[in-house]
Amino acid sequence: MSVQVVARIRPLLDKELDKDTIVRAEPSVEGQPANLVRIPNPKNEAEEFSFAFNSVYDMATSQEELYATEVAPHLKSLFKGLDVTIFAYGVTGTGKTHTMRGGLKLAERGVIPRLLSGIYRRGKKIRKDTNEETQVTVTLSYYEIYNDKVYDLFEIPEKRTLAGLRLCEKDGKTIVVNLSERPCADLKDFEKLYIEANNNRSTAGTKLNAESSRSHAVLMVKVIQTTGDSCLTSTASAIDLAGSEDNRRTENGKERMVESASINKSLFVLSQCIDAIGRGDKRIPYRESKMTRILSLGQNNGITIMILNLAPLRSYHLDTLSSLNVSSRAKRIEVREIENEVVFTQPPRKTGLSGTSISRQPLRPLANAHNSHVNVPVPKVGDKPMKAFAVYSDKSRSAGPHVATHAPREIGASKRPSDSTMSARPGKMSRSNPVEVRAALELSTAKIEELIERKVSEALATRATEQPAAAAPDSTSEEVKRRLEALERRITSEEDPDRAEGLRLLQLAKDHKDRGDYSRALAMYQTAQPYFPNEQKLLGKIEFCRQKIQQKREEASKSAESKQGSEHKKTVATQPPTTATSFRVNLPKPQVNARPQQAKAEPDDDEINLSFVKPEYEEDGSFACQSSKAKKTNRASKSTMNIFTDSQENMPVPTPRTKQLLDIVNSRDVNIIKGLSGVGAKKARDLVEFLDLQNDEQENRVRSLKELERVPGLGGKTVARAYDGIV
Ligand SMILES: Nc1ncnc2c1ncn2[C@@H]1O[C@H](COP(=O)(O)OP(=O)(O)OP(=O)(O)O)[C@@H](O)[C@H]1O
Repeated sequence: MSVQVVARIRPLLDKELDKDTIVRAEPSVEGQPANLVRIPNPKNEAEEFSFAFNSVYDMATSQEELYATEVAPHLKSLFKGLDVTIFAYGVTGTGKTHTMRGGLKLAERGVIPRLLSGIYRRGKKIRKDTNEETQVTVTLSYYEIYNDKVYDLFEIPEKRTLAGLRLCEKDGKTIVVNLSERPCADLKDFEKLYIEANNNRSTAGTKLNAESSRSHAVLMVKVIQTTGDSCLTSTASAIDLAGSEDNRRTENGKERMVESASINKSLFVLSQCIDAIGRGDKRIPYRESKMTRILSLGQNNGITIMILNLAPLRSYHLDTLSSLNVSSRAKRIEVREIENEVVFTQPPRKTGLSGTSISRQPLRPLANAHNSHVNVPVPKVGDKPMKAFAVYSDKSRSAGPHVATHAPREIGASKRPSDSTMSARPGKMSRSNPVEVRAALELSTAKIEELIERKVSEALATRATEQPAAAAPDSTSEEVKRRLEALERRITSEEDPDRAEGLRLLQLAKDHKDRGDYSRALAMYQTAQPYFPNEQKLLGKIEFCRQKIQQKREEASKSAESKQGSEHKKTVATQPPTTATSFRVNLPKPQVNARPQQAKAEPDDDEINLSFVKPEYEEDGSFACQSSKAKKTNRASKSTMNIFTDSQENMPVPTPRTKQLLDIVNSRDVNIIKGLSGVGAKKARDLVEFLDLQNDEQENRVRSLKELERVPGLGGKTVARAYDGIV
């Protein structure tokens, strides 16, 4: 099956009502649903281009209609074990985020919330139909690719490292290493997680879109169906790509330009991948950007739906043509509908390593083989190369619309069929056939690099999860087996995700510390502390960071003072002393001999980590990681969500300023709330959305600043700013 490409033309915004529109949706056969986009030739307005898609939605299309026709029908396949990928593509400001995420009101909800709603509904039905024999669990991962770096959106931005998260290939899929996965029991859980995570996404105002996404956002919804000891896992990925930008129109400043360059580059690579697949090239440049590597268009099995978002305006003319060209080629990419296989959770293996709970899908070859044009006829000499996209210009006088129906593009006879990907082939250098050895030697440098990189990351990924299994021979002694089990538990972290989280925080702290960012390092070490209570070396680290920060402060104030001192000297030399200057002169001088406080010797990071894991090798269970239960109490008190349950009597009488702030919040009017200092449109919308969610079960007013602070996405600082801003 090929990639499903649907186009959606957004309506005019209020400020555009007087503008000229040039994009139309039309059916190729009268009476049928629209499947053509018509747009004038910019060089000759009397001509029109037509682009054919699987369907085309005009300006009046509702969110429900788009979801019900294009996405909902694939839920069944998702539950059958097929992966589903939906991504929105288009120029900035054409409605990608609106389509994927949508607005606040129920009717405006986009594909993502509707998809989740559909998943829960179907999950419930399956549970009921099977008399609870089949259990359906849903987990979420959400990340963004910002400036070609991958960041977990479920983590606060302070936890980000410069390099972002690593990618690697495993079982033919690109995976993000160390990405967090959150269980998500119902739609309410989802709303909370999603709203909070979206606050971490990089957005900014540009001239073309007041709330432009500066990153590609990827939401992965994993659906796990467990019946007895069998388990079927499939994933729905919803991707809101950042929009391409013509910087002659955006008038972007420096920071936006850097983002824009990265966005445009990754989208350019995507179009190159689409072209290369269309041409039947051997090498598809997936690896030239993280977004294309993750999207792996044409390599990913399952169902892929591309939603092309278009603005109807003349001012977008060239941009619209360009994205029409790219996406009309994308619809010819074939994707194999291969279902994920049921995995049996087997009883622990006797040969050791019974601790592993990783359920592996069977290995499959990388899948872009199906895009090869193996059976395509060889072109005759002198044949003109076919256009790779379904666009044609039809004169305005021509009768009726045409739909371009090109034969698949033909490839040269000399090209090798691409039905075996590099990684699916046995290593060429190991073959003895001299012709093939020569062929291997003729691989381009780029190919060799790609091959090496892929092999290395595959090997690393495999080692991370499989090596202990492979390393456990039948004859392993009991002691070795026990140690291997402990090691594997540590690596897979499935038994105690809390410990993994703790170790991850330590790693982040170390990264910050290595860069000399002691404040962030301190915050991370402190966040990690509940996972390793009473761990002396960690306490030493915390103390070390504190001292470093203190030392820096002292140095900074010392240099500021000496600067002031020298400035003052100049001032004193030229002006009569004033009260202020004499006051400054009388300031206690920094002691010349007093050295800034030296930070105590810092415990070594590796030492800490080793000391954390060492007990696992020696005495099972002696490791000082706090149990999940104990920690949960701690966490719960921090992030309590039932913000409206305190009894009214306990509420302090609000001051007039507090009351005014709360009245504004409780008005639930986004326009008023966004006027609060430090809040802005996005936070205001999220707040109102959150309050609306509380409606059905709890009293729905925010009654104190403390309650307000607990609303996801706000926090103490924002509330303090809003409060300060009230006159
Ligand atoms: N179908 C629609 N109905 C109503 N309003 C829409 C629709 N599509 C887009 N809009 C509005 O158009 C504006 C731009 O949309 P949006 O932010 O979704 O664009 P985008 O393609 O995601 O832009 P960027 O790539 O810069 O993030 C928003 O104000 C949005 O509400």
